Amino acid sequence: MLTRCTARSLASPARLFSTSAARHTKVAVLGAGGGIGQPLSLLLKADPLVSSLSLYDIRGAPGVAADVSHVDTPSEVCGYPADKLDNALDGVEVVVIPAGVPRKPGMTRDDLFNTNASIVRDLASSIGRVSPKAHILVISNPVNSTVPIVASTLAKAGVYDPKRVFGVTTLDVVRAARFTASIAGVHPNETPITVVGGHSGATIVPLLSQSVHGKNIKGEAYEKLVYRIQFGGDEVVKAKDGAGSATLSMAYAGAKFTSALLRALNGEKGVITPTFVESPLFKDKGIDFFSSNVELGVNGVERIFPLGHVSAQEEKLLEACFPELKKNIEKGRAFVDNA
Ligand SMILES: NC(=O)C1=CN([C@@H]2O[C@H](COP(=O)(O)OP(=O)(O)OC[C@H]3O[C@@H](n4cnc5c(N)ncnc54)[C@H](O)[C@@H]3O)[C@@H](O)[C@H]2O)C=CC1
Ligand SMILES: O=C([O-])CC(=O)C(=O)O
Repeated sequence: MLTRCTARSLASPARLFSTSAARHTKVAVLGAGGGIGQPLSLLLKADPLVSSLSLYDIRGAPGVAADVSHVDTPSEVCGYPADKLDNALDGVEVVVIPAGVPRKPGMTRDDLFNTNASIVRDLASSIGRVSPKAHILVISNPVNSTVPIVASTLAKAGVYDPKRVFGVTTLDVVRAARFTASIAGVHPNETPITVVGGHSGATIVPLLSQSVHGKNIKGEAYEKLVYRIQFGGDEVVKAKDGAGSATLSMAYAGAKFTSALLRALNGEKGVITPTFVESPLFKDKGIDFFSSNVELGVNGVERIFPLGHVSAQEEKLLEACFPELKKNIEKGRAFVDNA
């Protein structure tokens, strides 16, 4: 069953927003019925740069769409059931993917690979066929592997553009700012922290030495802060006690990154944020994907910034990050390349 909004959702953004000069965008959420997907869809409904929201899930997306569509912002919302993925992807410019299973206590993100790898591969394959120019924002874990899976799947189909595939690591950045601010006793806006590497445990490397407030945190407090940023996800998994992992803070982070990309696609300059992309920074170590500060632009990735000065402690964190990240990336690539 398709909701009645389909025809209107295909109307051009210019027709929907004829009074505004801004370029508005059709965005799809794949996995919209889930713990992240629902609040993320709500937050995207409130984003003024979204003209149309396409909500897809193998379960429950039409209901979520009907609910979210009543929010009094101008964007159109359509919900699509399991057999209508191609319709959901038609004409989309940005696709956000929170589809897949979350962790339970005792699991690592890599333990999700067996289930989520094929989900993400199949979704990427459909995106490559239906909307090959779409920007793809991957939330599904393990991000260190699912992003290479998307890249390899698109490459196989001959439509991969590294400027348009992003792993969403924004929750690490959000946590780092929040935790650092609470120690420093300041507003989180005053403690932006660049978090680099990947998105799991030791591969998450916060560059606290580059932060005005972060650099003053030393000794045991520093060790504890780094650990909390690296393992913040486990804190939530443990507290939810079998009911999943971070959903609300992730929806916030996912909407924050999507909004940054939409602003950049809309021509705003100087939009810079960490994200996990194909990166030249550590290719000499065999690491093809890495999160560092990236300037977003009208074509997606505009410029990848080097790490800048890092402390001796951060050097050590990077040394611990590299082998695990390399393994995760290779596992993702092999899943597609050796199939
Ligand atoms: N990147 C990050 O920082 C974070 C990533 N995550 C990851 O996000 C993913 C989703 O987490 P939750 O929303 O909590 O899980 P959830 O189980 O609540 O929701 C997942 C949704 O995906 C749907 N789904 C499954 N297969 C699908 C397919 N083939 N096509 C479309 N939809 C499909 C399910 O029906 C479900 O509604 C997990 O892999 C989790 O580990 C979670 C938090 C942070
Ligand atoms: O911990 C998890 O499994 C979910 C996640 O990626 C996070 O919260 O950072």
